[in-house]
Amino acid sequence: MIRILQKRFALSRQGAVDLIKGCLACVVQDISFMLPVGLLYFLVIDMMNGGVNGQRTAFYGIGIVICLAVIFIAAWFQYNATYLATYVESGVRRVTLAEKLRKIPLSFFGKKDLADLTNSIMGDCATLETAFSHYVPALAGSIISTTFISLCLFAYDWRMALAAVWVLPVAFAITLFSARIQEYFNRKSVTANVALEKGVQECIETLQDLKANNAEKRYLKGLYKKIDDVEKRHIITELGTALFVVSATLILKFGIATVALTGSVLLIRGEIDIPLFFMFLLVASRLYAPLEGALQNLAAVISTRTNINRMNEILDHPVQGGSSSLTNKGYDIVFDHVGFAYNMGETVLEDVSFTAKQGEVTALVGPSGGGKTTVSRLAARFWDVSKGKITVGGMDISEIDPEALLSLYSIVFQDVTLFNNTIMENIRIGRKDATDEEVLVAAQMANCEEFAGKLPDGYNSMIGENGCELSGGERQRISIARAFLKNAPVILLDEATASLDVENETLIQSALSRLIKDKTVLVIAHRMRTVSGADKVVVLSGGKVAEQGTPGILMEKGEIYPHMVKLQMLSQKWSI
Ligand SMILES: Nc1ncnc2c1ncn2[C@@H]1O[C@H](COP(=O)(O)OP(=O)(O)OP(=O)(O)O)[C@@H](O)[C@H]1O
Repeated sequence: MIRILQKRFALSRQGAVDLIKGCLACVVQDISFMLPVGLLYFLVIDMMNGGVNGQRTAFYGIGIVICLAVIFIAAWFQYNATYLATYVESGVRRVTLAEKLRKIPLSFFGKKDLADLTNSIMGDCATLETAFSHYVPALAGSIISTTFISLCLFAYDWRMALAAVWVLPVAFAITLFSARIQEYFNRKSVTANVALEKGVQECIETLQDLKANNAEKRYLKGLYKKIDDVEKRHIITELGTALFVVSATLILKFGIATVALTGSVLLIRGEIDIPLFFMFLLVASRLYAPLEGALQNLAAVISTRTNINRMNEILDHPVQGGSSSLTNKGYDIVFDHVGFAYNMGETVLEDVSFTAKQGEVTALVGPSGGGKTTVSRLAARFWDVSKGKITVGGMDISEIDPEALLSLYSIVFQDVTLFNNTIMENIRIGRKDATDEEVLVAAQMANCEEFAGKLPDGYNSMIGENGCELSGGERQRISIARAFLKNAPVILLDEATASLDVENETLIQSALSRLIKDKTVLVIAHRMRTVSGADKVVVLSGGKVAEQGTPGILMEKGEIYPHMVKLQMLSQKWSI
C-alpha cells in the first residue's frame, strides 16, 4: 500500500505514511462533525417527550463540551497530519529531486530545457504541496467518512438510507467520467505554461540579440500568442471543471429532497416516527458537505497526475552509478575504440582511440563539429560512451561514480558559469574547504589580481548574476583560478585563453605551464598557436581521429593539421 502510494503520488516513504494519517485524520474530523447532529437528535426526542429536565440539561452540557473537545482534537490532529506533514514532505521532495538531478547523466538535460526543469522543481512541487495539504486528504477522507456514515444509516432504515445515499454513486460516476477529460485539459494547460515559461526565459536571455537585430516586435508577437494560449487553456480547463463539479454538486443536493420526500411518505404511512425522519434530515444536511467541499477542488486533485508524471520522469530516470573507490594507477587517459551518439542513430564519434599521457599536454584540434568538445565531455563521464571504453590510470571510468571521478579533474569550460556571489566565493567553488589565503594564491596565479584590485571591495566584490558585471576575460580567469585551487591531477581545458587579451594570455599560459607539470592535460584548441607547445596533437574530423602525433611530425606528415596551421596564419594577416 505504502509503495503504491509512493509511486502514485511521487512521495517519500514517510510522505506516504503521512498521507494515510492525513486521510484518517480527515475521516475522524468529518465524523466528529456528526456528533452535534446526534446531540440534536436526542434533544428533539426530549422536546417531543415534554421538555428537558435538570438531569438531561447536564447531559446536554457535558455532551456539548465533549463534542467541542472531539472536534477540536480532530481538527488539531488533521492539521498536523495534513498541513505540517505536507510542508515537510514538500521539502523532502525538492531535495530528492535536486539530488536526483545531480546524479542524472547530462544526456537527460539535453532533452529537457531549463524552464521545464525549473517548472518541475518549483511549480510542480508547489502544486503538489497545495494539493496534498488541502485537497487530497480532504477528498479521500470525505469519501471514506461518507461511506461509513451511509452504512450506519442503513442500520436505522434502509429505505431512508437509500433515499439519502443514491446520489453518491451518481456524483462519483460523473466525477470519474470527468477525471480523464479534466486530466487531458490540464495536460494541455501545463504544456502551454511550459511553452510560455520557455518563451519568457529565452526572451530575457536573448534580449541583446533581439534588440541588435531589430527582431523584438516579431519575437514579442510570438510571445503574446503563447500568453493568449495559456489564458485560453486555463479558461477551458476551468470551464470543464466547473461543468462537472456543478453537475455533481447539484446531484448531491437532490439527496436532501429525496430524503424529505421518502420520509414524508413513510411518516404518513406510519412506517417511521418523527425523530427518525428528523434525524435523517439532519444527517442528510451534513452528509454531503465534506464531499461537496472536496469536489470543488477536484480539478486540483486530478491535475496532480500530470505534475506527478513529470516528477516521476525525473525520479525514475536511471542515474550514473559506480564505485566510489578510485583504483587508478597514474593518470593516463586512454580512449579505446570509443563510439558515441547524443541521440540514437546519430553517430558523433566513431572508433576514437588515443592516449593522453600523464605529464603531457594533448591538444584536440580539428574542424568545427569534429567532436573535440564531445571527446572532452566523455573523458569526464558527462555522458557514457556507446561503444569501446575510456580509462584513467587503467580504471574504466564507466564503473566509477561520477562524483568520485570528477575529484580527479579540473575543468575550464569555454562558457564559464559564475554565481551571484563574491569573487572569493566564486573561486572557492574549486575547493570548498580552501582557506582565504589559498583562494588568493590561486587568484594571483590566474591573474585575477589586476581586475579584482580595481573593484570597490576587491575579492569581496559581488559580481552579479552569472558574473554579468565582469568581462569575458575576467570571467575566464576566475574559472582558471578555480582549477588552480582544485589542483587536480587531470586538467581539461576548452581553449581556456580564448577571451583573454594578449598580455593576460601570456601570463596565464606561463601559470598554466606551472600548473600542468606532471599532470594529464587535454586541451581543446581552436588556435594553432596554443597547440604548437603541446606534446601530442589529436586531429578529430567527422567524429574520427584523422591524424595524431607531435606537432612537428604532423606538420611534416599530416594533411589536415598543416592545412589548419596555414589557414590560421592567413587569418592572422587579415585586417579590417
Ligand atoms: N548536446 C548535443 N546533442 C546533440 N548533438 C550534439 C550535442 N552537442 C554536440 N552535438 C553534435 O556533435 C557533433 C560534435 O560536436 P562537438 O561540439 O563535439 O564538436 P567540436 O569539434 O567541439 O566543435 P566546435 O569546434 O565548433 O566547438 C556536432 O555535429 C554537434 O552538432
